[in-house]
Amino acid sequence: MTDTQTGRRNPDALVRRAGKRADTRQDQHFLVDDRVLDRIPEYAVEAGVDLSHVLEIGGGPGALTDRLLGHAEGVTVVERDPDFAAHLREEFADERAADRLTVLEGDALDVSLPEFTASVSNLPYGASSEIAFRLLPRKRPLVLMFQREFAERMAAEPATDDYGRLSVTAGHYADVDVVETVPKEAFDPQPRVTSALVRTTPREPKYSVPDDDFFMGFLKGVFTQRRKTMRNAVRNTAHISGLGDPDAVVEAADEDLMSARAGNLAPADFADLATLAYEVGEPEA
Ligand SMILES: C[S@@+](CC[C@H](N)C(=O)[O-])C[C@H]1O[C@@H](n2cnc3c(N)ncnc32)[C@H](O)[C@@H]1O
Repeated sequence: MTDTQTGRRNPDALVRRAGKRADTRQDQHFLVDDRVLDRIPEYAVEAGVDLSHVLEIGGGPGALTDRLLGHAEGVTVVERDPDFAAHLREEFADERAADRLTVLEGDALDVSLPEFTASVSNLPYGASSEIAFRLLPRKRPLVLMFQREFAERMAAEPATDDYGRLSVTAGHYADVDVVETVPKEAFDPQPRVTSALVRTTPREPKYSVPDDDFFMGFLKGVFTQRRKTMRNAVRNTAHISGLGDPDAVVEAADEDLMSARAGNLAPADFADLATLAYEVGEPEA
């Protein structure tokens, strides 16, 4: 049932029709502010993003899904809660019949994600990292709602407290903009934290890496021991980065890079080191 003036479904009415209390342990904080809901897809439109097939992770009662259907030819929504998945199927039965909406019931970390031209989502914050690391290597534009501190880490520069694996990965695949801070009042139930919307614009990585999966594993390893020198971090975390011969990497690498800590190296340094590690460190096949 749409509001006759705006042609959009009312977010509070969607929550009522879903007929279910939000479970905050499942990150169920629903957007109920119409102005914020309208702006989210606009951030993609103003950047010229191809919205022909949008992936939404965490559909909930469907207020953002409804806005996305106003812009996209097709939307695939992934929702883990079976009650909300059933509600989305029923609420958007017309769009489903017209093949414009697909509802995938399941965990966004496990389901096989379809091809998409962009992802626009108000994410479950408990799974932000895993979802970001899953989406960034797909090299598609993203407009995603995160906890504000997470968004700041994503956009952080080297040698700052916020800089880490997330910043290097995001900066490697995309330009990252924090486009809006969103107050708690925009949600029901309200989260304890302030939120922020991030838009990423993919580009060809500035620095080539031999293999995306290896690169991600290498970053995960060295940032697990971010307070140690790279020399020790490379040696101690070989089981995470998948290196059969970490000593060969330490010996072949530049002395200064090995004496530095991960938080002080630039994204280009990680790309160089990962390339070297891939060549001489006997990575697992
Ligand atoms: C913050 S709410 C957003 C709901 C809706 N898009 C909105 O903006 O109001 C997050 C949604 O993600 C769902 N969810 C939580 N963890 C999930 C996961 N691992 N995979 C898929 N959906 C998940 C929750 O059930 C909830 O509906």
